[in-house]
Amino acid sequence: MDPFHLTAKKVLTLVMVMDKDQQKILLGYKKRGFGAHLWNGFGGKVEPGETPKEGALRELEEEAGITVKPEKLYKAGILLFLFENDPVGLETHVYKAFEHEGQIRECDEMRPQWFNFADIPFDQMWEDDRVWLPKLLQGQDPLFGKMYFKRKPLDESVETETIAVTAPVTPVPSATSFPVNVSTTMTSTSFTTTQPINGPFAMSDYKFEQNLPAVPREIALDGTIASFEN
Ligand SMILES: Nc1nc2c([nH]c(=O)n2[C@H]2C[C@H](O)[C@@H](COP(=O)(O)OP(=O)(O)OP(=O)(O)O)O2)c(=O)[nH]1
Repeated sequence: MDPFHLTAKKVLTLVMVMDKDQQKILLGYKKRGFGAHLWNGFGGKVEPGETPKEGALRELEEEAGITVKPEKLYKAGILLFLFENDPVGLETHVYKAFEHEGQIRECDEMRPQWFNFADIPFDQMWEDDRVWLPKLLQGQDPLFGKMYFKRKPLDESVETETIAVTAPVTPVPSATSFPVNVSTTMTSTSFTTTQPINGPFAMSDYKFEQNLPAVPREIALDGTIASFEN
């Protein structure tokens, strides 16, 4: 069985706001949820009844506090993220904008910050970004790509940030069947645990559609390309 066989897709959005004159890009530090502790553009799930573009504009406002006129939000491509042994792919509609309205503000999910094109923190971003974001910055879009992520071996996925969990923990009676190291940890009033920064996956491959279609297209479940609205 193909470990990257998909039976369903989630439709997501991702908005990259740029300042061409200053050669800067607005990224947000994701404080929680999927992709936590990584810098990224703004976006999320498209809600029922929304077009991807509407979803992109909504998420941009929710996460960065700014709006973009719909006609000034340009489709920059579609990236399909596939995870080993996960039958649900993430079809991410990528947009770009060069002007915005409103005041950029932090929310409980994202901390926005401008970065020079030359100082993009790729080592604190999704691994695939270093492949496609430079293309976007150089105007080589629209981009239609598939990014394949394999599960990391366990020992690698633990090289991470340490998060202190300060809540008191109820001591475990010594007569339980817990392994010794676990019961030892749990008798203290606090303990530390580790959480992967890049998650348990590592990018293993990527493919771009070479012959770019004249109009934006959608990547179907079987990998074929079909047309879609913007
Ligand atoms: N740059 C980049 N972005 C990615 C990758 N994979 C991936 O899902 N994203 C983006 C697409 C979305 O903007 C976001 C994930 O969407 P999400 O639905 O989990 O976001 P969220 O936590 O904000 O949830 P919500 O607001 O929709 O409830 O991360 C990737 O490999 N690179």
